[in-house]
Parts: sequence; structure tokens; C-alpha cells
Amino acid sequence: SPLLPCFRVAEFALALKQAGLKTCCLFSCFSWRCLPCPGLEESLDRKLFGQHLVNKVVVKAVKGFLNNTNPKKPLALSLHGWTGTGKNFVSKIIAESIYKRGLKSKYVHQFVATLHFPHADSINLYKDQLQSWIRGNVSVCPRSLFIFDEMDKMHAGLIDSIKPFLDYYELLNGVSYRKAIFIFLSNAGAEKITEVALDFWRKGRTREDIQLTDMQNALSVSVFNNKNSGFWHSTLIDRNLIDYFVPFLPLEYKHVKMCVRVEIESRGYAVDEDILTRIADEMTYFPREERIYSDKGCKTVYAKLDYYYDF
Ligand SMILES: Nc1ncnc2c1ncn2[C@@H]1O[C@H](COP(=O)(O)OP(=O)(O)OP(=O)(O)O)[C@@H](O)[C@H]1O
Repeated sequence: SPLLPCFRVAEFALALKQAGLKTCCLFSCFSWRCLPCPGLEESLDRKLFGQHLVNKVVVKAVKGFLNNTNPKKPLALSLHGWTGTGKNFVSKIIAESIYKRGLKSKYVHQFVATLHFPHADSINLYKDQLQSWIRGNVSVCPRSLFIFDEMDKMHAGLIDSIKPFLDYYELLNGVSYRKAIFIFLSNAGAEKITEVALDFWRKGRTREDIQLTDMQNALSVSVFNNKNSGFWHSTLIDRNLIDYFVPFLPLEYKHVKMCVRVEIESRGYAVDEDILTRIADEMTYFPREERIYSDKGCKTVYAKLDYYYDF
């Protein structure tokens, strides 16, 4: 039965409790979903539009990692793409597939570069704080998830301070980081991704023909060489500590319409096709001649909805 592992975990937890053992594992097991991530693939298929590469890589990476009882290093995913194409959205779906409380779980930790690390002259302080924060949280629960947003705005060098945690060490000062997951989000490489997508479009090939191999080398090089990427001179790439570069394609008119439809339905209103089209038409698209890709992805469609519907 697919529920069997759940019962096993519950039985195990109960046994530990009866034996008076209050361990982190006990708590973390209770707040996990059943492995291996039953909802991840289904959620991505249903909720994420126009990102066939993302579905493929994320499911493979996360499921594979969670199924491995003895990983040699923590999982490090680097999500790249244009604004509003779903990077935060996918992080949320991953968190929800692992932890019952999703992003609200106490084992999920989010950092936003401009919010948490705003001052260049405090970089040494941030390095210390970040290291002790990660160390503290992984000591409490090895299955912790760390999400770093706006990596392209992160001061060069800061991210290097977490390098030891991403590496292949069995233990660092008595703590193993091998079961943790690190997700980095950034706009770096978005131009390169768009270039590849546009090239396919101009050649009359479908978007779904784009393969990971069309993207990955180009992406890693462009991110590495971009001084503003936050990964610049970063030993994370240098030492191959990023397991997967995940490219988010720019969203087209039809995807914007899908986002609007979902939002109207989620607010419990009947979909008015006319309003839906008008909202999608109001978004701006690039490049200037072809006008294929939404320059804000799906990001601002929700605000536009408020204007048309009297919610
Ligand atoms: N590919 C997509 N499929 C379905 N919904 C999407 C997609 N992309 C974006 N959205 C919707 O738009 C919202 C904003 O997207 P999100 O915050 O994930 O963008 P982002 O790529 O993280 O942008 P930024 O780079 O500006 O942080 C999401 O919460 C989601 O509702």
C-alpha cells in the first residue's frame, strides 16, 4: 500500500516517544509528507504553464534525491529565468510536496538578497550569520530546505561562505548537511534562455522541442561570466556544487491567459472570455517586432484583474 511508509514512520515515532526519545527526527518525520513526494509531479503538471524543462528536471532531481537514503551531498538547484515565469512558484510547490505546511514549515528557510543582505559593507557579518543560521537549522533537522531569492543581487563572495555546506563532506563539526536542499533563484541567464527560445520560434520549431542540452551549457557559462549574477567567481560553480541549472522559458500570450483564467477561477468567479483576452492584451510583449513573450511573465496579471472584476 502507498500508505505503508506513513504507518511505519508513525509506528517508529511512537516507539521513540514511548522510549522517551525526543529527537529532531521525530518532529521532522511528523511534518513530512510520505516520500517520495506524491504530489510534486502532479502539481507541476497541473499548475505550472509553459515550462516543460522545469517539470522534467525538478521532478527528477527532487524525487531522486529524496529516494536516496544515503546522498553524498545536499541537493543544490539553481533556477534561472525572466521575471514572473514561475521560479518562486516552483519553490513553493517543491516545499509543499515535502512539508505539510509548505513554505510555512519551520524547516523551510527563505532568504531574499536585498532584504536580508542589503549592505555591502556588512558582508563579513552576513557571512557569519548565514553560516551559523544554516548550521543551527540543519543540526535541528537534516531535511531542511533553504531558498535564496535574488541571487543576482547577492554580493559576490557571500554565497561562497555556504560552499562547505554544499560540498561532499560527511560531517562538518559533527553536523551532516547531506540531506538538506538548497534552491537558488535568479534572473541571471534570462537573456540567454530567451535567445534560445526565440531561435526555435524563428525557425518554426515548437517550444516543446527545446531540450535541456540546448540550454544548460550556455546557461552555466553565461551565469558564471555575468558580474551581476551573484554567482560571479563563485566557487559553487567552479567546484560543480550546483547539481542542476533549471531554465525557465519566457511566457507567451497563451500562458498569460492561462494564468488569468486560474486566478479568476480561484477567486470563485465565472470566466468572462472577453475580459480574459483584454487583460492578456494589456500586457507588454517582446521582442519589439514579434511581440511573443510577456515582459513581466504572469506577475502583474492579478492586479489587472482587480480593475475588471468587482471582487
Ligand atoms: N509558468 C507559470 N505557470 C503558472 N503560473 C505562473 C507561472 N509563472 C508565474 N506564474 C504565476 O505568477 C506568479 C508570480 O510568479 P513568480 O513569483 O513565481 O515569478 P518569478 O519567476 O519568481 O519572478 P521574479 O524573477 O521576478 O522573482 C506566481 O505566483 C504564479 O501564480
